[in-house]
Formats: sequence, structure tokens, C-alpha cells
Amino acid sequence: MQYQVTKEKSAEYLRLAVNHMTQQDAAFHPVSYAVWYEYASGEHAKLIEEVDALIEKEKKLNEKSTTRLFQHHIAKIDDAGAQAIIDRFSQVMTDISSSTSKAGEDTTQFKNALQSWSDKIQQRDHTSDLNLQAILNQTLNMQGSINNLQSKLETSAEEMVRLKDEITKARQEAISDGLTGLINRKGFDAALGQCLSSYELQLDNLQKPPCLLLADIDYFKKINDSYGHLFGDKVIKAVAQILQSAGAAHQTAARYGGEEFVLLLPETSLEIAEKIAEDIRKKVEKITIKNSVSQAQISNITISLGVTPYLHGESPESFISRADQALYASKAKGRNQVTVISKTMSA
Ligand SMILES: Nc1nc2c(ncn2[C@@H]2O[C@H](COP(=O)(O)OP(=O)(O)OP(=O)(O)O)[C@@H](O)[C@H]2O)c(=O)[nH]1
Repeated sequence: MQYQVTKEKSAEYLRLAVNHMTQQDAAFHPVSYAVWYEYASGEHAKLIEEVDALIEKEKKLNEKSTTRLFQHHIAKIDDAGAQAIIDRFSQVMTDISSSTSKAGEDTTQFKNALQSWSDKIQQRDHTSDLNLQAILNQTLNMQGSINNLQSKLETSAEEMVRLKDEITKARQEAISDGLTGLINRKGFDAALGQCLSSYELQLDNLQKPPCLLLADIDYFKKINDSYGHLFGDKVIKAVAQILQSAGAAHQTAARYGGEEFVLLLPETSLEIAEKIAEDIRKKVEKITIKNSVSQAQISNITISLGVTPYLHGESPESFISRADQALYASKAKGRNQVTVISKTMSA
């Protein structure tokens, strides 16, 4: 999700969010504000859907639901990162609140002054001319106060957008693998959950089930031991690139663990999935990487793979476990090969 909004747009979201919060009698604190800002921006379909459903059911969001929505949709980042962002949201909210209350005090004073001048004018007080000058001065003061509030709100809106960008970035970082740029296990588990739910929902369309491909570099410890950890990292990166460009439409490639990878292939026949796995195996066999110490070109890198189709109604864990079983069979049979398990747990 990208938050490349203009200053005007962000100010509009800010107003809309405050409006929703007022209608909902929501507490004015950063967590609640973040949820309603996100809702007002219209950028987060899942959050909007959940908020609308809650409003329809319970009319108003309570603190518990608001916190849950925040944790589920906005703060999927590590605790320290979330706390830092919440602290800064707090600061922005405090600034807005003190500027608003200052403008409120000025407005009250202005109203009282207007009332007293109006009384005097009605009594045809001979000091009317002086009072008019005073009204003019007070009006200018009031205008200054409102301009001040407006610029404070604009600055706060900009800060909010910046914080939103940070949240997006932190969420992205939380699900990506720094070495390869692939998504990590956490990101993959979420993608797998979504893929399986959407497949189960569209079963009537006779859509092909997704297939899962689990891959593990062979004798990787030996590679590390022989050529060093940095060389091992290069091998991991090269394998990641091969998986990333395996070529299946809508595929999700992830680094599942140290030297283990996973490829989710939605709407793919087992035959095609096996072909993709075989293709990956052959490409890994052709990898050559220069050893920066000896300058020699190192090859003989191989990978073992397991492939299996999703079986209607099963859990993600059972799907993964069968792919793991297939991978284990490839290792047991001598490595550098692909094993397919179509339905049962026997390879
Ligand atoms: N260079 C590097 N090594 C890693 C990384 N993550 C895990 N490893 C190493 O990967 C090795 C995995 O070794 P094992 O689990 O014994 O498996 P293997 O040697 O590949 O043997 P098989 O899987 O049975 O073929 C360990 O030595 C880990 O230290 C990483 O990010 N970089």
C-alpha cells in the first residue's frame, strides 16, 4: 500500500477521520486516529469492510475492536517499531489538540468581546467609534489565531502522511528477507492463507488448485564450510533469483528458512508444477559463482525439491507438511531431484 497523497488530500483525510471519530464518539488517541485515518483514506479495502460490518452490527466501534483493527491492519510490525510510531502519533495528536484548544479559547474571548461591544453600540454609547477600532483589532487577532491553527493542522497532516509511509515501509520490511529480497516465511504464510481462502471461495468455478513447491539447497553446510559464509550467501541469492523468475503467473516465491525456499503456484496443474520444479533444478545445476578468495569458478551446486497440489479443505499446515514430505523424499533418494506427491503421504 502506498501513501503518496498530496498535502490537500491528507488534510481532507484528517478532517474526514476527525468527523468519523466524532460521529462514533471515538476516543481521541493515536490508535483510534490511525484506524479512522486509514478508513477515511479509502486505501485499505479489508479494513473498510471490517469497520463497515462492525458499524452495521454494533453501531459504534468500541475500544477493543479499534485496537484489534489497528493491530491487525496497521501495526503488523515489530513491537519497538509500532511503539515508536505510536509515540510520534501521540505527539502529533497532542500538538493538534493544544492548537485547537488555544484557538477555542481565542474564539470564546472574541465572542465575549463582540457581545460587550454589541451591548454598548445598542446603548448608543459615545465611545462607539473606539469600539469599532477595537473590534477590528480583535478580528485581526482572531484571524491570526485561525491561520495559526490551519498551518498547524497542515503540518500535522504532513507528519501523519510521513508516519503512514513509515508504517507501510516497516510492514514491508517485516515480511521481506534482507539477503534475497524475497518475502520471508511470515509474508509467505499470509500469502498462502489468502490464496487458499480465495481458492476455497471460488471452488464452483472449477479452478485448478494451487500447487506448492518446497526446495532446499543440497549439502549447504559443506558449501559454507568449504568456501565461507559469504560465498554461501551468494549461492542463496542466486537460487532466490532462479525461483523468483520461475515464470509462473501470480506465483509467490519466498525464502522459507536458511537455505530453504518455497514457491506457491496458484491455479497450476501438478504437471506444470513438476515441470517448473524440474526447470529450477536444472538452472541451479548450472549456477557458477566465482570464489573471491581463490578466484576459482565454483559449480556443482544442486537443489532438492518437493511438489504437491492443495487438497480441498485441508489446512495450510497439512499442505506444507506434504510438500516437506516430498522434499524429504528427494533428499533421501540422493538429492538433486524432484519428488511429487499427488494425494497421499507416500512419495
Ligand atoms: N551462508 C549462509 N548460510 C546459512 C544461512 N542460513 C543458514 N545457513 C547454513 O545452512 C546450513 C544448513 O545445513 P543443514 O541443515 O545441515 O543442511 P545441508 O548441509 O544443506 O544438508 P542437506 O539439506 O541434508 O542436503 C547450516 O550450516 C547453516 O549455518 C545464511 O543466511 N547464509
